This record gives sequence, C-alpha cells and structure tokens, in this order.
Amino acid sequence: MTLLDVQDLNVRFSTGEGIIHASRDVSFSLDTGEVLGLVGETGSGKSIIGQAVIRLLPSTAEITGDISFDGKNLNTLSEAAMHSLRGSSISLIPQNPSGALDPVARNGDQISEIVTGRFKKRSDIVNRVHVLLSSVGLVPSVRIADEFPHQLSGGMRQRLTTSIAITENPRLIIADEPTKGLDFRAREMTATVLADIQKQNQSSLLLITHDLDLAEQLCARIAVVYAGEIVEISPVSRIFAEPRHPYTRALIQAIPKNGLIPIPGQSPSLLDLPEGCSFADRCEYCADICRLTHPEFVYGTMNGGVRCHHPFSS
Ligand SMILES: Nc1ncnc2c1ncn2[C@@H]1O[C@H](COP(=O)(O)OP(=O)(O)OP(=O)(O)O)[C@@H](O)[C@H]1O
Repeated sequence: MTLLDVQDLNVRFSTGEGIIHASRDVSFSLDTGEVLGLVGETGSGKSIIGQAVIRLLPSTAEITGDISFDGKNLNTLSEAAMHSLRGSSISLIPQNPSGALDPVARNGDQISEIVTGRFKKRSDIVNRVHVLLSSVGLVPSVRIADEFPHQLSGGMRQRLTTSIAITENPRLIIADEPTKGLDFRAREMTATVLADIQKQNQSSLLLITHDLDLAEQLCARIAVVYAGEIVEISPVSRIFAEPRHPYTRALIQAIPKNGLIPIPGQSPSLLDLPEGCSFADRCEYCADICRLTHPEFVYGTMNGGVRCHHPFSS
C-alpha cells in the first residue's frame, strides 16, 4: 500500500545569481514498510526532496507539486497539523547530528522531553529512554543517558539522533546521509540499527545517501538523482546488475569495489541547466537528440523507469 506519493515536485530558490532549480519534476512513491534509496552525487538535490516531504524547506523555497502521505495532501495541511505529524508519523534523521542535539541537555533528557506527554509515571519515562537508547546500541544506557552529546563519538551521536527520530514509532523515517563521516565500524552499526528499526516497526524508510553500498544493503528500490531530477528508479536487485541510465552505470563503476572509475566532468550548475539531457556533457553515448531535447521519464516494468533517450536495454 502506498504511504508516500510525490508527484512533479519542483523546488526553486531565487538568488542574486539567478534561479537554482534544486528539484525538477520529481515523482516517486513509497509503500508501507518499503526502503527506498535516493542516491547521487553531492549537490544533486537529494536532501531537498527529504526536506520537502517533511515540509522543512526554508521559506525562500518556491515549491510546486503534490505530496501525499497516508492519503493526506501535505501541501494543504495547516502548519499545526504538519507539526503534529512531524515526529509522530514522519521523522527526519538529520544530516548533521551535532546541529540537531541540544549541547547542554543530557542525552537521556533529549529523548524524555519528547516522551513526557505520553507517560504519567516518571519510571515509565525513564524506562522508555533506556529502551530507545539500547535499541540503537547506546549501552550501557544508564551511563549514556546521564552524559552529554559532546561525550559521545560521531557514530554514537548519529545513533542518538536516530533514537530521537524513532521515539514515537513514526511510519516514515527520512534518514539524510546517516553514515556521513563515520568510520567503518560506526557505519556498519548505523546500517544495522536502521535495518532493525525499520523491520521491527514496519516503518517506511527514505534513505538519502551517496553511499551506494549502504543503499544496496538496505534498500528495496533505488532512485538515482542527477542535477535535481530522478534519472532512474529500479529495484535494488536489478539496478546494480542492469543499470539502464549511463549515469547510474557510471556511479556503480565509481564504487571502490567496482574499480573506482571516476565519472569524467562535472554535473551542470543548477543555475544554468542545459536544454537537452542534463548528463549529456559527461555521457559517452551522447547523440544529437540528447543535446536538443530534454528526455522524459519513461515508466517501465517492476515499479521503475528511466529518463534517457538511449537507455541500456533491460
Ligand atoms: N536554502 C537554499 N538556498 C539556495 N540554494 C539551496 C538551498 N538549499 C539547497 N540549495 C541548493 O540546492 C541544491 C541541492 O542541495 P541538496 O542539499 O539537496 O543536495 P544533496 O544532493 O543532498 O547534496 P549533499 O549530498 O551534499 O547533501 C544545491 O545546489 C544547493 O546549493
């Protein structure tokens, strides 16, 4: 069953230098209990999509398109209704955990602040805090609850923000680069925690990452974002074996285990996008039509599709 449906999302920022087209005709859906990855290079517009879904974009953003969650149109929801949805039904694990934590509050208090309204007895609140800390591997929870964020490692802080995000068992978790800057051990731990939480609660997970290995490990489907638009969506089993878009293929070849072949050139400026395909300048298969006409997203089988004039056949 569809939990989240995004249709023709466009996000623009008017700046002194011109209009930044951060998100362009982005459409995708996410089923209950599904894990969808948004992957792509830095600056491609992945975080903007997550922020649009949870309606936390800055007021300077010009937004069009439809976003519905559990059948509710989020565009028309009042700010008060959206506020109560955040945390309880949709929650964001932010990209920068340190920025999201209160540096002068004890770790346990950052969680109890949220759960206090739901429990009458202090012992039940304390209990819930320990259950949540333990569920993300922050043990011994008694000691960690009493400490402050600066006493935790980067990976532990990331897991603390994860425990805050899941406090109210949200139906949709948006995890924005949850492994950014983490060492191998912390990365593995975060991946395990996310997989466990998602399975236990049957929540849907929108995983925003440039780490394709992580996406392969956790996701059922992957959407590839390039220069603000989705260029391919495909089930994970298929996208690594049979990528259809030349950019997807290049991204996969750029993973260390696949030879670390860099993608030549740079993605176009979101201030000055080409008329034709956004990937044309970097594509070894570029033909005349690719420079002249912007390719449409063509839906295919298996809940996916591709935006390319000459996709590899499946
Ligand atoms: N408030 C803003 N005002 C103007 N431009 C913005 C704003 N926020 C984001 N952008 C621009 O939108 C584009 C997409 O940003 P976004 O953060 O979504 O990229 P990303 O793919 O998530 O990158 P990263 O992996 O580095 O987080 C970038 O070019 C960015 O500079």
